[in-house]
Amino acid sequence: MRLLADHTPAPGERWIYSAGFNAGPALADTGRIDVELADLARLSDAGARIALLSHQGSAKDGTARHLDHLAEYLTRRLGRPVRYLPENTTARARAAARELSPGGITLFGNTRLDPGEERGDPELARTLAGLGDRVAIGGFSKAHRRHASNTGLLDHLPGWAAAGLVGEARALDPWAAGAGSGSVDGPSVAVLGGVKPEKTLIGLRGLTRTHHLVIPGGVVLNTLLAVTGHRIGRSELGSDPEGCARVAREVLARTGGAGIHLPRVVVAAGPDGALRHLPLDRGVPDDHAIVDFEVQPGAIELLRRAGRVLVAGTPGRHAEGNRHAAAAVLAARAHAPEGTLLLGGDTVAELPWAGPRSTGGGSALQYLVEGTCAVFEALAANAARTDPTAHRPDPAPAPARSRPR
Ligand SMILES: Nc1ncnc2c1ncn2[C@@H]1O[C@H](COP(=O)(O)OP(=O)(O)O)[C@@H](O)[C@H]1O
Ligand SMILES: O=C(OP(=O)(O)O)[C@H](O)COP(=O)(O)O
Repeated sequence: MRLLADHTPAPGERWIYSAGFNAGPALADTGRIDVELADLARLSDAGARIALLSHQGSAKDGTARHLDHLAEYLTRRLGRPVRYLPENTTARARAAARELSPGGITLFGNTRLDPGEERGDPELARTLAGLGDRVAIGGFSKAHRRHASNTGLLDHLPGWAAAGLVGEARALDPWAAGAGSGSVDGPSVAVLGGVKPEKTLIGLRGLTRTHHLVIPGGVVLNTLLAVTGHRIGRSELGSDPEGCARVAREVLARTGGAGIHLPRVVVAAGPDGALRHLPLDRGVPDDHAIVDFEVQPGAIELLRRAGRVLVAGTPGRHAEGNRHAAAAVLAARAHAPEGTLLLGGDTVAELPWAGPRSTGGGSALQYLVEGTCAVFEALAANAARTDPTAHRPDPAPAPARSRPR
């Protein structure tokens, strides 16, 4: 694939920059934004004109919001104005992209306000492509998605991999199964949690093959308990309960449950929010939901001895104060922060951890398990198919140089 780092931008080039600023409105963790700043500054310094596109939230559950607060943050960090135009498919949006001044950056409307984004709608991709002549693909957190604003744009424009995208993948390489295993002592453990189906569909399926122990939490745990006949009350099963249950059954049939931690005691919240520590074998009452669990002493011991630990998804509803499992895992790793990698937006934002982290949750799991993601395949195909010299920039002078702060 073509790397943006190898490209010398010319003044006037019209870029679409596809980013993954999917961070909560409070910007509790800005890693997904900060990783794109150097490329944005480099393009802008060279006099390129940048139509910045990002996703946030989802049209499926109504969590997609406008991104004005991101424009403010980008303006501050880049030390130059970043305007927000809350649309991206209109004639006005295309005119605004055409009228960008050299070095100018406009953040266009959240791509996830349009349900076509997550469907990978080719018509939406074609319309978005009208915002520029070339596309820089950042946004590692959506690298596993075939959405209009990443792989979709690569169907229409010559594409380059942004440094953030490449850097995130390279940082994961040493964590892939078997990579550098000679230099890592001790067993490997993966903690899977959160709510997204990828934790089960990719994480549970893949990491039970490569890790000595998998500690399921969140929806992964609830699904495993449901398919093994435990009463789980109103526990969360996520957006793909059938798909996750099928994979959980497959994994249990293959492993017989060996190498998978099941707690003896779960923490369940009742209808009034009151928490109860319940022995698993007694089952969770119908009006309760599992929000956390107690990690078994044997697993704590393995975590202490492990050479590498992945944490993908919070094991419990951490933001609401359910921190037993997470606190036990992090305490067992306090002596080895460099051997403990946190993956994913909420995980990185919510867990108090200063060690290595990836901006990708599902994408990082896919990259670790399968060695690639949809955008890398699409970028490689795009490089083989498109001729970037066919797109001639409008001549325009370069602006004064400045650096990201
Ligand atoms: N048992 C549980 N029931 C419901 N939600 C949970 C449970 N455990 C964790 N969660 C929630 O999962 C969210 C993170 O899920 P996810 O998006 O999959 O993680 P990430 O963004 O790190 O990839 C957290 O905000 C947490 O509150
Ligand atoms: O937050 C994200 O991923 P993550 O929850 O797997 O860390 C990405 O922005 C991808 O979002 P999506 O899982 O709604 O496609």
